[in-house]
Amino acid sequence: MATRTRPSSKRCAVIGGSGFLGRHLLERLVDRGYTVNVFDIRQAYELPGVTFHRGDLCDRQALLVALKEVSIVFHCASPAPASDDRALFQRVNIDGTRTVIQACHEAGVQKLILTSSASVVFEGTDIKNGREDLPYAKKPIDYYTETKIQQEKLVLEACSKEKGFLTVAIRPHGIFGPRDPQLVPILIDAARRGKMKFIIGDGSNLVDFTYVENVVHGHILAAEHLKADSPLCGQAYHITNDEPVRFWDFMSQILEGLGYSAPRYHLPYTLVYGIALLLWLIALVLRPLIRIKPTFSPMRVALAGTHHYYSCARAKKDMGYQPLVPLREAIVRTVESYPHLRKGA
Ligand SMILES: NC(=O)C1=CN([C@@H]2O[C@H](COP(=O)(O)OP(=O)(O)OC[C@H]3O[C@@H](n4cnc5c(N)ncnc54)[C@H](OP(=O)(O)O)[C@@H]3O)[C@@H](O)[C@H]2O)C=CC1
Ligand SMILES: CC(C)=CCC[C@@H](C)[C@H]1CC[C@H]2C3=C(CC[C@]12C)[C@@]1(C)CCC(=O)C[C@@H]1CC3
Repeated sequence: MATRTRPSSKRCAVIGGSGFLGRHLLERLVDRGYTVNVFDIRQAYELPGVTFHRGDLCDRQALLVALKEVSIVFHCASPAPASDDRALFQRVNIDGTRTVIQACHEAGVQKLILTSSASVVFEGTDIKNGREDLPYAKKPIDYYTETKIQQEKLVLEACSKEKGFLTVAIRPHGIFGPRDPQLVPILIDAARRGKMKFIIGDGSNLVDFTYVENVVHGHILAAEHLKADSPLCGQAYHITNDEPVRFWDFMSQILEGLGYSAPRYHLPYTLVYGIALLLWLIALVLRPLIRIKPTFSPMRVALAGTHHYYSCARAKKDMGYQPLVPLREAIVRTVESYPHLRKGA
């Protein structure tokens, strides 16, 4: 077992720090004077003031080295939702999170901030201004969400004022911004393949998209407000841009900003969902022979065709959260950060 040394309150670790959110988070932490250890399965870059530890978060011994003298741990590692690999999600998000909690105890970490997801309450049907007291999804839309639910429960249940180990979960929704490998690249790939001509449903469904810097702000506020006498202990908090937007208007603004046409023709939601379900079943049956990944998974169709936006009232009340970057400005910054995805580039 590692020897416990007194952790410094300005020394933290970011598990998943090579990823999209993790890297933005640690850049902001460094600006704010924190000393940061990164723990990730891959090292994507080098940064002054940051120490990298490469390893799998399921490996407790490797984690213990990165958590030495650390007082705050941000856990924002997960396999990508698109991987759709049940065993991997179970191993990393559930078993791995247990290992993270155990390693935090052994290393004397005082605070654990988990990046959860607002999707833990989403079952593929409308959610309007959802609060944190909505029940967890009984039928989660995919394995990723199923394991994010278990992960959040594990972290919140581990909160113990008696043991001096405090936990909180941040539930962002639809994170976007510079260097995001998912939202804009998936969208532009679909446009380049001529698949962005149609709007699923009547196009009026409202969704939260959250600029990455606002998500980072929510995490840091949570870490700094998490104290034994604060209401944050063992709680989950929605962090969004607090400006629900029509899903298809948001997509159109990104597309047009990068020189592509916005979708114009409407298709009935139930028809597209039915086709997506059929394709998914065919892919499942053929899996032993060939691996097909349809662009239109039932999960993606549900995300594109239903209302799903969440209230941030709890985060505003308990930690004074307000988004720092409004949606319009966030879209401009994001579009400018992808010159290589511009039409004709
Ligand atoms: N992006 C979004 O819209 C949303 C994200 N979230 C949550 O936010 C968090 C961060 O997401 P995001 O930044 O987009 O994801 P990324 O995939 O960009 O970052 C996750 C990082 O964790 C690493 N990782 C994966 N498995 C392990 C492991 N076993 N041990 C150590 N490191 C590992 C990944 O490496 P590799 O790339 O090699 O797998 C990657 O570097 C996740 O928990 C996600 O569930 C919640 C809501 C919305
Ligand atoms: C709000 C939220 C949770 C967003 C998360 C990001 C992704 C799930 C979306 C990013 C690009 C989106 C997209 C589609 C579905 C949802 C995304 C993958 C489509 C596949 C929906 C059907 C289409 O017509 C094409 C879309 C491409 C972009």
